[in-house]
Amino acid sequence: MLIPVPLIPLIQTHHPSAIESFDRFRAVAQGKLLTVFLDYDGTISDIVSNPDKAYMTDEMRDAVSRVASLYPTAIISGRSREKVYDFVRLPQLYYAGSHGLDIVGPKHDDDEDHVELHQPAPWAPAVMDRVYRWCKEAVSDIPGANVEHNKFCVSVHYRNCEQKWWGAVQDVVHRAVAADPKRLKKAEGRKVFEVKPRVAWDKGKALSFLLGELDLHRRYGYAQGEIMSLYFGDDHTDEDAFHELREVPKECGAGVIVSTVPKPSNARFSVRDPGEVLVFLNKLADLAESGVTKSLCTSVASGKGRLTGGRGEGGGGSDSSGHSSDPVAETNRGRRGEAA
Ligand SMILES: O=P(O)(O)OC[C@H]1O[C@H](O[C@H]2O[C@H](CO)[C@@H](O)[C@H](O)[C@H]2O)[C@H](O)[C@@H](O)[C@@H]1O
Repeated sequence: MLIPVPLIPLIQTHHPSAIESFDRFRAVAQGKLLTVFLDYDGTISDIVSNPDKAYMTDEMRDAVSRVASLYPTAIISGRSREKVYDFVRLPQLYYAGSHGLDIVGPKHDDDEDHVELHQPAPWAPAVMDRVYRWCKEAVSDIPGANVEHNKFCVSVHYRNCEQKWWGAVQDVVHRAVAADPKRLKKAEGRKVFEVKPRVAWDKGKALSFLLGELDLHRRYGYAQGEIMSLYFGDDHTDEDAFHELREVPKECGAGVIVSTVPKPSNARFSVRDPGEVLVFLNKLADLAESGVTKSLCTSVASGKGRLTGGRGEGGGGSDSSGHSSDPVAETNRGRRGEAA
């Protein structure tokens, strides 16, 4: 009997729980430096009906802060990065707002400005101003619809609409894109349609850009196999980042999907909700603190790479070529055009 060969690649639907398979995860992560990428809505904050009130808990902020003190950490969100920063308020992180279209580096204190690292569609904010105004007017007679300006893209929400209006909301977004199809495209999220610039850029590309920016090879001497990147996300747009991590050997990268139900995804692990993200983040921090994984401090203190001195030894050391051992300081200095 012939066994039919599937014509389309099979996409995984069931993902082992990151928490239940933690022993397996620990074995793979042992001796590596982790890099941690986090989506915001639905991942480190609960989904709520009013997007302006999607606050993260203090407990979650503490966990993210703890992780960021040990591993390079970034937030990659569909929101404008100013808005997501207002929610997260942790200056030591990298932020990629508007689905990765606006990437900034960490800052040493809250008074400093973020250092811009990459904006692949610099023309988009002016176009989105127009799109925002047009969409706002166009949904004004759709009960419950709400338009959000995310600087490099615009979100049109229908979470608070009765189902009979969902098609009308989608139609507004179709018309907005149809008015400028060479420059605009439509995307979808959780009860939201989005207008985005038509550029070949997404959260996966933002993740790769940030890994390049971190340059852990030059800063600490890590080879590719000594780094493991993790991306946590709950939505369609996070699939681009999960897919990016499928391109690296599985012991070097994994997506973690946040979902209460099994669904097709390029992630390798799952957690059920932001509550489980919190538990997992704290477990990641425990791994570094107990010496199972490398951390930003131990990377320097162990003499890994060419660097000496650093945060673990009072901070701010530099190697013989003048490279700082502090990625935050060095990124900021580099972007300001200052000598290292
Ligand atoms: O990439 P993310 O950080 O997940 O951002 C994606 C969108 O998230 C927000 O909308 C979602 O969360 C809202 C608050 O919980 C919820 O009301 C909405 O239905 C969800 O789609 C945000 O408001 C959007 O701008 C982001 O694009």
